Amino acid sequence: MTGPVVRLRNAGLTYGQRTLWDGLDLDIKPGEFLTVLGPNGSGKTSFLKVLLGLQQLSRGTVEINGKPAQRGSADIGYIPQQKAFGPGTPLRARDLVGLGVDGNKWGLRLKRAPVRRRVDELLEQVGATRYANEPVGLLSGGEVQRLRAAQALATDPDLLLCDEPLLSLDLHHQQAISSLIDRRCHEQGSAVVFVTHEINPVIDYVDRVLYLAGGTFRTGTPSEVLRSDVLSEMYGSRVEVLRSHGRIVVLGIPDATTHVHGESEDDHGLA
Ligand SMILES: Nc1ncnc2c1ncn2[C@@H]1O[C@H](COP(=O)(O)OP(=O)(O)OP(=O)(O)O)[C@@H](O)[C@H]1O
Repeated sequence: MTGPVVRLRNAGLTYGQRTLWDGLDLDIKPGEFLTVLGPNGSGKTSFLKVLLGLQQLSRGTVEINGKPAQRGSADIGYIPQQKAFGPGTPLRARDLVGLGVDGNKWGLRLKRAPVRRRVDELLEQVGATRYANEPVGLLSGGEVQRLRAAQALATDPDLLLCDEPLLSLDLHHQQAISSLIDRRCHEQGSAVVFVTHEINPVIDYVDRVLYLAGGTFRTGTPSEVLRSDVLSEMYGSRVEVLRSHGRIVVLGIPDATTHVHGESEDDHGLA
């Protein structure tokens, strides 16, 4: 039997006086899609940084494929939170994707033709063929975001980390990228950790939720976690999870963040 891709034991992260989360025990298996939800500043990006080996835990342990998390792991693909390139960046769209294909094969670069074919295939999958030869500094935010997704998928990673990967994508490309990530997860067996403020575009793909808020966390299926009683307890004030036209609307979150979730409690018999 294969072990978990990610294993956290009694994991905690504290910055100064502020504990973001603590006592987190979590296994993420191959082919599992975990969504990380929570308000601004709750520690979602920090959680990804821990998995990337860029942030030390304050307590506990984190393992990726049975080894302590470390920087530059070839097992991990990462779609970072959106970053723009300067207008003069001397890199074409296809070069950025190509870095994902052979950029970490120290001195052992793949032959040019196979790399080109793989890059073309990835560009097509994210709908970026049209601008393959454009300098990245001239592309829109959404166009760059699609290249970042292609680059992260290039290595067939065991673990795919996605930090708000659908930001600035139109609906069509949100669906294209999220279903690409879903196929990588559920057909090819990558574990996916997907940080988002809006679960709606991926609700059909999510196996489990990690909800961070108020220095604490909850894990479970969407129907176990996205409930009035659970969120009210986490936020320490009354939060309403309402059903409306088959969607869940979360109201009353203290920092005025309102999540719209695309799943009905009815669908899970929680009414
Ligand atoms: N290296 C650090 N040292 C001290 N504090 C930090 C550090 N990194 C992040 N923080 C703080 O920890 C909190 C969590 O940050 P993080 O970026 O993980 O939140 P987030 O949930 O991803 O937020 P958002 O939804 O706004 O992207 C923030 O208040 C941030 O300022």
